[in-house]
Amino acid sequence: MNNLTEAEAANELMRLAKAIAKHDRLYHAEDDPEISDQEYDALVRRNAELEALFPHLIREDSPSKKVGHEIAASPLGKVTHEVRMMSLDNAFNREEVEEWAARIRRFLSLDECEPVAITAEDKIDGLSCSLRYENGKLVRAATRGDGQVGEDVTPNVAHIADIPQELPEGVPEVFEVRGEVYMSKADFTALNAAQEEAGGKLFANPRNAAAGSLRQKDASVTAKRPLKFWAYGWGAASEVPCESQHDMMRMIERCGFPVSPFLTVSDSVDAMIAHYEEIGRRRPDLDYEIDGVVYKVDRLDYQRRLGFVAKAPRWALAHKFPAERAETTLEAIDIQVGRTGKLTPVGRLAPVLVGGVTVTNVTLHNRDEIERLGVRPGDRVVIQRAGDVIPQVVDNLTREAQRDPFAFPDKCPECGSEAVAEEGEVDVRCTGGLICPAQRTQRLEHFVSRKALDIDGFGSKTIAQFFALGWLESPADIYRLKDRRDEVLALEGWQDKSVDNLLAAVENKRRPDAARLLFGLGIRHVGEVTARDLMKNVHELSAIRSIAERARAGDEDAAAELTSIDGIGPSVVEALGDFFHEPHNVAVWKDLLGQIDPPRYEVETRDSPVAGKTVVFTGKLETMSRDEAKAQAERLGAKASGSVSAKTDLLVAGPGAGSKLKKAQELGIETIDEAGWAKIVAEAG
Ligand SMILES: NC(=O)c1ccc[n+]([C@@H]2O[C@H](COP(=O)([O-])OP(=O)(O)OC[C@H]3O[C@@H](n4cnc5c(N)ncnc54)[C@H](O)[C@@H]3O)[C@@H](O)[C@H]2O)c1
Ligand SMILES: [Zn+2]
Repeated sequence: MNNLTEAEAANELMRLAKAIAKHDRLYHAEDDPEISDQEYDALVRRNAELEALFPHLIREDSPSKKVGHEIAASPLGKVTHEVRMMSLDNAFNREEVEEWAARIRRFLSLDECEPVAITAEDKIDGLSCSLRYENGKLVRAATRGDGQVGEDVTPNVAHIADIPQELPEGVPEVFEVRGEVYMSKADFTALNAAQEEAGGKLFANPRNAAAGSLRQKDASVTAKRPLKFWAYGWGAASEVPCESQHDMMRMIERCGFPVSPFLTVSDSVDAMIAHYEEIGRRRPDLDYEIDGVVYKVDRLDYQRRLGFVAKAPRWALAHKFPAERAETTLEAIDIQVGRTGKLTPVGRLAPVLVGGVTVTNVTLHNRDEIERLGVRPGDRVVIQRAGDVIPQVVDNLTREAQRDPFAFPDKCPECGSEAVAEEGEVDVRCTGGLICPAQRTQRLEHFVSRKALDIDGFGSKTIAQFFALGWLESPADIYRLKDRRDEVLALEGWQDKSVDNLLAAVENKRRPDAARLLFGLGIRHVGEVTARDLMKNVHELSAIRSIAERARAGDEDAAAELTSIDGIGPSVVEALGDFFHEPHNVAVWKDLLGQIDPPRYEVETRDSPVAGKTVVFTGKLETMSRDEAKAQAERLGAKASGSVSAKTDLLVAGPGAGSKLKKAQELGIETIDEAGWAKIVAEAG
């Protein structure tokens, strides 16, 4: 997003303003939304992000300045609010709540230790309504409208039992009580059932049902709808007789208004979050819908000082429950080709806020999954994202019996080779092997990756660029890059130092670890562990090919030599055989072996001084990566562990070692530095 040009940003802001205004109208004025709240929230977040990056592009008609929707077209009478009705800023996680609390302290210049009391109550999902009492009598009820001008619903609220027509003695002469008109879940279900029976309009949710029921021209329709009300604040008041939000709410409660049963005051973010979580746990059992918790600064003098931003008070925050499921549109299905040639379908979504983050892509896994869900571009789908789990499509809402299913490609979209699923396999793979550019660049990326050869300085961009220039056809070409030093240097973004670093990193791997190299070739079924198991037993990298070829040709001894290795099964033998059967691969292999000279792979279990011991690495290692150090330990027959305990035999501590070093010292565990470790490795051969 940061590399968006100004023109692109302005354009997108324009489109967002249009789209958001349209959905505001559908939702607020027509009670008939077209997209889910989570899709709407994703649009609003995107707008806010862009406005933060390009403050000078904020539009006159920016959605961030507007509350609700203007009611020009409403058949109801208009009421100008004496005190504006606002929206609320929202947060979706603890960090955002902490940020808000910190902002308040900064704004009020309070020091760290001074507590700020904050009220918390559940955020009920209905529509706001302002009730104006003069001399204790209800004179006007109004919806929020656009915040300045709302709709007159005075006759409509006459039938809502929670709204008193008269207040007790002693209330301010002019007093506007504000709160939410809502419908319980049970009443909503019953209403929709009755509507269905009568062939009437169905409501999307209790919130829309409450709004649609209240905003009726004919108040006798409202009278038949089971509406409820509870108060959360006030508007114009000829006098504010208390000094805190909480005391005011208790006074409003004494006037006969229901208020949130969860209303509390706390003075730390921890206590607020605990309360939020408690409300979240009770949420499924409540008979009304809530979508979060509202925090408000309790002291009214602080509220007055804090005031308002564009459309919401600075002193209040809605901490929403991030929806773990949300509805959105599947706009397209793209096919990606992976390193092993696997074709993975990726769903492109209309952005949607799920689990507090905006989701735009979702994996559809494979051809079978698409078939199971019956999805096609254009369908409405339900996305789930719980915790850190990657987002999933869990349901398709557009299932029509009569239509052709999505046609999964039978050609690789990258190279046009045939794409097939092996017998009994769900994955469809490109058969283009080493001619498929997608597979080739990703194989190269894998080859240099941390767990394989671990060559620093090769990002995917560099690989793609060198590949496009024809410099990196296969892994062996990496070792020939030294002949292109001047050409690399001539590319934009490269300096003497960066080129030399890259070339040095390559040279450093002329005698690579054979198991890592084998893993780096990306042969099917040959993962990290399998590669090591193979090399531990075969020892010489070059011998792998001849054994695999003999096994494939039917030599049972050769096959047995491999399958007798613990952890190696027939599928590995078959995959190795297939790999070396492909002339392309053999050429790549020979070429590569011509460039490198991996030492014989030995696991010294007897002679190594650390065999059978548990080693922990901590602090910064300067000549090797943590992964490499662990691999060395394993080769020497030691176990590398991540934490220090009484079972630890040896601690290797680099600069910056902290708690692990301290603990090892307390436990009297032998501790050496990186040089000491390098000596052990060198002596063990
Ligand atoms: N699906 C759509 O097309 C669509 C379109 C527009 C809006 N929306 C939904 O409406 C939301 C925006 O509406 P909004 O601007 O009214 O914001 P909001 O509903 O997130 O928050 C403000 C409102 O919360 C209510 N509220 C409930 N409990 C409260 C309490 N304790 N204290 C204060 N206020 C309390 C009030 O009515 C107040 O006006 C969006 O986040 C989205 O979920 C959806
Ligand atoms: Zn291909």
